[in-house]
Amino acid sequence: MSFRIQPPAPACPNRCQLFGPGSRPAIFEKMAASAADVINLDLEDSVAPSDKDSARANVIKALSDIDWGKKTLSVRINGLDTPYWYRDVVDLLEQGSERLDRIMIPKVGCAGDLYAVDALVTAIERAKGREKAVKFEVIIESAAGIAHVEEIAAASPRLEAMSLGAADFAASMGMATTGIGGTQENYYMVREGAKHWSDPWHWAQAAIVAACRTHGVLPVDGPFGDFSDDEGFRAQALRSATLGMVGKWAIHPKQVALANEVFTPSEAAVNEAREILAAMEEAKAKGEGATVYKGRLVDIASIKQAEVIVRQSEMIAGQ
Ligand SMILES: CC(C)(COP(=O)(O)OP(=O)(O)OC[C@H]1O[C@@H](n2cnc3c(N)ncnc32)[C@H](O)[C@@H]1OP(=O)(O)O)[C@@H](O)C(=O)NCCC(=O)NCCSC(=O)C[C@H](O)C(=O)O
Ligand SMILES: [Mg+2]
Repeated sequence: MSFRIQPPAPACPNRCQLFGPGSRPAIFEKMAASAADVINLDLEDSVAPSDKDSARANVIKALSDIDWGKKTLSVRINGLDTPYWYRDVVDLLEQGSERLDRIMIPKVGCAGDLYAVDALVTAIERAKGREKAVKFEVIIESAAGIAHVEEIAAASPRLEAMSLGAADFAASMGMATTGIGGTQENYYMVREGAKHWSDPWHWAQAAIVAACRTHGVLPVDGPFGDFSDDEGFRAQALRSATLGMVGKWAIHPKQVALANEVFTPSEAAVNEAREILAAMEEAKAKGEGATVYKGRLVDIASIKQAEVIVRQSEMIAGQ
């Protein structure tokens, strides 16, 4: 047990992050009108190299031209292994409005990646007299990223959220799949002749959640590529929520409602959490640290578990 108190993650709703290519400005208004908590305008892998400059210009214009309401507005820059990323940062911060909330840094491999972007962002913010400090979010989507996940989570006070990027992660790890998230046909065990599928993303998600919770960062599940498979998306999202993740990406508008549904605590879950808190209040009044709720043990740790659900629900209701 450490004497250090686990820092809270930022108290902002992050149930769904809706992505759209910066090269497709026709969908920006639709993204703004969606029910996603976070909008990610992409300059990276959904934008062809020939469109990088025009996509950047579209995004800079959209920061001020479009009413994004209360959404968190994030722009995914290009990776640090490309010739584009510094221009993304310089132009966004020199020409873009202060409506920009976050920069998403893809393919981070070590803490130094955040240090480099932080140094550039800090210099431009000072030079331009920008009043609002831009926050960061990162994608863990490489072998190096997952190997250094804890130092990355601790790397910058600007860091708010960390996502698993299943597609690049699978490629970097040499995984034998072209699927983006979800059940993988060949990842099964056999018992008495029947196949039982396991979850190849589980260990990486758990490592991300642990690193994030240690350093007060929001852990987020990334894309689910097959947007015609609602049940597959829901199952993946439910597993992520059970592990402690707070939200999931949508790469198509139809995935927004699914993510919001899974990452909003249900009325039944909130009621049960409140009943557990009440049962523990009664127990404490009697000088007891544990009691029985619906035939099962609840104790002081149950208070913390119940508080997670109640806090999440209150934060979403208060947005
Ligand atoms: C996947 C898409 C290319 C599909 O686009 P489209 O063919 O237009 O879809 P539909 O015809 O079904 O669209 C229905 C209506 O919805 C609008 N639309 C489409 N996409 C979006 C969107 N992202 N946000 C808001 N609205 C959207 C259409 O205009 C239609 O509207 P209407 O005509 O009025 O009915 C497309 O959805 C898309 O580009 N998605 C995002 C792709 C993206 O950003 N990818 C990057 C993130 S994933 C990734 O990078 C992998 C990760 O890094 C990793 O390594 O794992
Ligand atoms: Mg990627």
